[in-house]
Amino acid sequence: MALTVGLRPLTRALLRPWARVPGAALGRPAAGSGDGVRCFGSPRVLVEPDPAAVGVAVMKMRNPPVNSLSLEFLTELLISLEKLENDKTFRGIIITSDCPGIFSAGLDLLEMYGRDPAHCAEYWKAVQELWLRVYLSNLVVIGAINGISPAGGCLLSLSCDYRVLANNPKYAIGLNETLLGIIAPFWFKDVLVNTIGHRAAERALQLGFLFPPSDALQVGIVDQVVPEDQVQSTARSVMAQWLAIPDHARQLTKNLVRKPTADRLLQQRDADIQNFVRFISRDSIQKSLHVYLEKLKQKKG
Ligand SMILES: CCC/C=C/C(=O)SCCNC(=O)CCNC(=O)[C@H](O)C(C)(C)COP(=O)([O-])OP(=O)([O-])OC[C@H]1O[C@@H](n2cnc3c(N)ncnc32)[C@H](O)[C@@H]1OP(=O)([O-])[O-]
Repeated sequence: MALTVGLRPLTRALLRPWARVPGAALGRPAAGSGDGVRCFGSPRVLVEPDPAAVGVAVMKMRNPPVNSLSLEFLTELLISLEKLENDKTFRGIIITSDCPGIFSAGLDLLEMYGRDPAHCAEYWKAVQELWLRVYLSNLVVIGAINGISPAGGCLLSLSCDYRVLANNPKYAIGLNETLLGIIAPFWFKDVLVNTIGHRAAERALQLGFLFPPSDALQVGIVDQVVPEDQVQSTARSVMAQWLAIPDHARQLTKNLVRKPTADRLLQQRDADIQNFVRFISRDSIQKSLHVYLEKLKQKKG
């Protein structure tokens, strides 16, 4: 049975594939920034030009307590990314977190638990859109991963061109969906396979590995592990290296490498949404999510 995806007007306008968001073309000078510095404010996404690097924006995620990717947060991220993509003064973005110790806890479980199919469909479309936008961005995207980064947080990291992880034993990164009793969709899996190879991904996905920093570096799920206080400066140095390449050559090459993976989803977005809604609506899956959410609560004591 075909699923009708009912979207709210804002999300509908925003989430048309590659739609341009009306009025989102240019950042305005931040209030009080008399020097004309561009800042794209939104409650959960702070975007400001890197004062030390021309053409580079730093995007800080601040959706406390854990930067879970709720529909509202995804929408704000998408709007900010759209603005940056359209603003020719920017050539690169550093994505990082403003929530201490947490890069992103991944998809917001409350957007998938106890929700009706139309909501789940709208949510999944936004998740797809975020991935496509980051993965295929014309900008250089560097992840400055300053906290734990499971599941959807890992996908966001994997979609960057380069990942710098803080060397803190409390942090870990990976696609841990099986630990929740759910399954990483094929495009999450594809990006992991592309990054760490088939055999390592096969183990990591089935066992729901969350790699601590040294293992993350060894398996290649991140490109560099540095002391926590050097994450931002390292991301900036790496950015300079990437920006030394002419944009057109780098962008076309990125597209060449990434397009086949993105196309697999683009060719079946609606079917993927329907699959997700069918899957997440199953009683057994809702039960697993319930158990996992209870565990998170109990852990808090
Ligand atoms: C098929 C689809 C593919 C799925 C992909 C995914 O990404 S699935 C996602 C896979 N993600 C995971 O498996 C990560 C699950 N999360 C964690 O393991 C831990 O929260 C932590 C290690 C990120 C932070 O530990 P910490 O001790 O610093 O913090 P804390 O644990 O005390 O949490 C604070 C509050 O946030 C809440 N909350 C947390 N996460 C989520 C969430 N994703 N969503 C919603 N809410 C979430 C938590 O319940 C609590 O709420 P309360 O009681 O205040 O109302």
